[in-house]
Amino acid sequence: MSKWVEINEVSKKIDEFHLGPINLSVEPGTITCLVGSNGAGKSTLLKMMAGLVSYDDGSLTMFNEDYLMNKDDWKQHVSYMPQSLLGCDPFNGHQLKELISTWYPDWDEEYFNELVDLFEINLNKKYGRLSPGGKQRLNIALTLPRNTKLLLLDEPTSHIDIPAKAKFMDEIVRWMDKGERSIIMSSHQADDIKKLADYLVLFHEGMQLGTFEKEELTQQFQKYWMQESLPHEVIPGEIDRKGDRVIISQDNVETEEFFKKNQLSYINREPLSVEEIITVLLDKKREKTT
Ligand SMILES: Nc1ncnc2c1ncn2[C@@H]1O[C@H](COP(=O)(O)OP(=O)(O)OP(=O)(O)O)[C@@H](O)[C@H]1O
Repeated sequence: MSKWVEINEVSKKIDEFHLGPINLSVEPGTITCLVGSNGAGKSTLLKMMAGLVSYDDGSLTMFNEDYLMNKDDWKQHVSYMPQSLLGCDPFNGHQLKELISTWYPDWDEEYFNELVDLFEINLNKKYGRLSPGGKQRLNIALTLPRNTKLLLLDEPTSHIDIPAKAKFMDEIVRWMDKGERSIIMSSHQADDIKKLADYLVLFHEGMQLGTFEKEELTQQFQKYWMQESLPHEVIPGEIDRKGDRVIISQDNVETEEFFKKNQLSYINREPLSVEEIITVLLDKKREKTT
C-alpha cells in the first residue's frame, strides 16, 4: 500500500533539544496519535510534516516526494492546524475564512457553515478577542473544510469544553468517512486517543519510545488479581506488580501460558485503560532511558 508519509531515521537539533531518530510511516485511512510528555517534540514533528521546520539527518517523504527536493506539490494534500493561529488577532472569523478558503481548491463552504453552527462560533468577533476555547473552535472550522488528504492536528481539543470535544470526535469520524484520508494528531486527551487512534507513537524528551497499534495494546495489556502469591521471579510479559497478588502484563498470551504451566490461577482479569497503558509505557520506557 502507498505511504503518504515515510520518515526514516530523521533527527533535528534545536538549541539544546534533540529530536529523533524518528521512524514513522502513515498509510491512507489511518489516525495516528502522537503522545508524550510536555516538550517531547510532538509539535516540532508536526511542523516538520507541514513543511515549516526542516531536519538535519535521515529522510522524509511526503506523498512520494522527497521533502528536501524543493518541490512542494505534496503541500496541496496537507492541512496543518497549529495550537494557535499566529498573526490572526486583528481578523474576525469571516475574514479568516475568506483568506484561508482561497488557498484550498476543495474548500467546502457548506461544511464550514455546518461547523460554525455546530460549534456555535461567533464569526464577527476578532480572533484576538476570542477565548482559548473559542479560538480552537474557529480553528477547527477553518481546518476540516479544506478537504485535504492529510490533516495534521496539534492538540486540537486542549481548550474546548466537554460537549465540544464530543462533537469534535464525531466530526473527525465523519471527516475520515468522506474519502481516502489520514490524520496525524498530537494529544494529551485520553478520550481522543481512545476513540480515534489506530496507532499511538510515544515520545519522551525528543525520543521516539515506540509505535503501537491501539487495538493490540488494549488486548495485550491486562491486570490480573491472583488466587495465590506470585513467584518472586519476573514472569513472562510482566511490566509491573502491586504487592504479591496483582500483576500487570503487556503480553496476556505469554503471561497466561506461564500461569497455566505453573498452575497459578487468577480470580479476576481486566484490560488496562488507554490512560493506564500510556502511563505504564511512558514510566517503564523512561526508566530504561535514564
Ligand atoms: N523555535 C524553537 N526555538 C527553540 N526551541 C524550540 C523551538 N521549537 C521547539 N523548541 C523546543 O523543542 C522542544 C520540543 O517542543 P515541542 O513543542 O515540539 O514539544 P511538544 O511535545 O509538542 O510539547 P507539548 O506537549 O508541551 O505541546 C522543547 O524543549 C522546546 O522548548
